[in-house]
Amino acid sequence: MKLKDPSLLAEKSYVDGAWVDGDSGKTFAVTNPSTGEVIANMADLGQAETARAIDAAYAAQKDWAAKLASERSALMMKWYELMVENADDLGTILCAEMGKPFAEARGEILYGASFIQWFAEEGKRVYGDTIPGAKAGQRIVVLKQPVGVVASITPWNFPNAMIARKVAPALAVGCTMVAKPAKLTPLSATAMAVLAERAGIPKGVFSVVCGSSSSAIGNEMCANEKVRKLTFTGSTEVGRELLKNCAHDIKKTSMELGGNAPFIVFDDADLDAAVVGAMGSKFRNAGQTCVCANRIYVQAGVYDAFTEKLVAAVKQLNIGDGFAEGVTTGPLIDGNAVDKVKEHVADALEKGAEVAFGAEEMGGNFYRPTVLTGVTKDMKVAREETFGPVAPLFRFETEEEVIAAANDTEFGLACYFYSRDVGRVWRVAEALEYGIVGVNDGLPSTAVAPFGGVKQSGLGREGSKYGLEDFLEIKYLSMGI
Ligand SMILES: NC(=O)c1ccc[n+]([C@@H]2O[C@H](COP(=O)([O-])OP(=O)(O)OC[C@H]3O[C@@H](n4cnc5c(N)ncnc54)[C@H](O)[C@@H]3O)[C@@H](O)[C@H]2O)c1
Ligand SMILES: O=C[C@H](O)CS(=O)(=O)O
Repeated sequence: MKLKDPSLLAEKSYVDGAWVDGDSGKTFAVTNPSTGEVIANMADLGQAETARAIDAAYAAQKDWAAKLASERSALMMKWYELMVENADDLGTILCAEMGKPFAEARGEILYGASFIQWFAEEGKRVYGDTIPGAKAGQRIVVLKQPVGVVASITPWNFPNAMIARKVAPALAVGCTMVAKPAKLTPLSATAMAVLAERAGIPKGVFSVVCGSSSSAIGNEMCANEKVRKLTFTGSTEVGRELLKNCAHDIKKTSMELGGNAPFIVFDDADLDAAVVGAMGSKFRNAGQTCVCANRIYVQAGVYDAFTEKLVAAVKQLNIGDGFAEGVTTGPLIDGNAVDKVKEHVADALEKGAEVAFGAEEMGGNFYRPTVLTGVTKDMKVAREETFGPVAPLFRFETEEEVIAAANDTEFGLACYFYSRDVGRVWRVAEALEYGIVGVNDGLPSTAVAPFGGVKQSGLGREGSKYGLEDFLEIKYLSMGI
């Protein structure tokens, strides 16, 4: 891995302003999913080290909250500027540990940095209220104050942006954070800490604890009563477990969980635009995003035409090592991910689906982007998050039928539909049970909007002014005069 600034590759964790090894002295390997090459040996931290990081966050929080919002903002803006200045190196590290093509990896760095930038500003707008008294002489004032110490647990598929989306609002309002990245992709997190330290963010305000045992670190985060909020991004299964583990002291939680996004193409859609949207939503990050189109519903009158156009576009994808020139689609994260994709494709074919393109392994963690036709609701691809480059096409006849099908899932994160009929746009957008609705737009994510889901896709929102609220407590003063 060639870096302009090799110091950004940190194989230790960052705790209370110091770069530390684990107490055991052990390390765990980080590998490049494209090549299988070991790119780093990370210090392996566990429960005791996590407890120390939480103690440091607790000790630092009051002084951090006592700073003016403008002082916190200035430090965050310095951090933002450093992330942008070092975007090439941060993108290289991300591409090497996660596999997404370099251009996409660098794009994630800028996406993550946009949260730091946006909340550096928004933190200065934590407004309260005054409320007319309910009795003579009563004056009511509503304050908003930082929750306190926040623990963060994040997944491998966006190893920079998922942390940035949490640490930015937390620090902006005066919280402190201990972050646990996925063991598969810790280097992007430690690189963020290198730049946070360089930006002058005080010790203890942002710590990064990396370890091979998710539960050892996570259990401490849930058990420790100094942690007043746990913010998690990952699978619904793990989220459910963490919610249980946070019940003992009624910790605030934010949950950004799994998805099963429907992508609907009506017969009045701009088909070329719908294909562009489907390609962006489905094949971004090799299909490994929580908001990827997981089910593609096409109205009968345009089914064949859309299928033909989509296959032609999929054939243009260039699959390979993310550092290779012109590669658009990298590997899946590991062998388990490839196995899940194979299982979903085999199940669909066994139950009557047909291959319009792809459906083949390409060696290692690579899988050819695939289009399946004749897909039905009793196939695994309809009910489970594939998390890979498979586009299953379902045929439908009526608006009512497809809304029912789209909502027939325990998930409710993102959904998409393409139509140019304004009445239909309002009817369908209001009827779909999701937190995010892409209307003629396959890539809705941005720091200025409230990202999050309903049902078993999560609790809370990240980004926008709503994302700030998740790190604040409301208090009111009733003043007798
Ligand atoms: N809603 C969103 O914003 C969003 C974003 C990205 C990914 N996701 C979801 O994440 C999943 C893919 O990511 P993943 O495979 O890393 O998910 P995962 O749930 O397996 O792991 C997520 C994180 O939780 C940690 N973890 C796992 N078990 C734990 C435990 N018992 N205690 C504490 N921590 C634990 C992991 O080490 C990792 O850091 C998909 O379901 C995807 O939809 C959701
Ligand atoms: O997969 C998780 C991310 O939240 C996807 S996005 O880049 O925020 O759309």
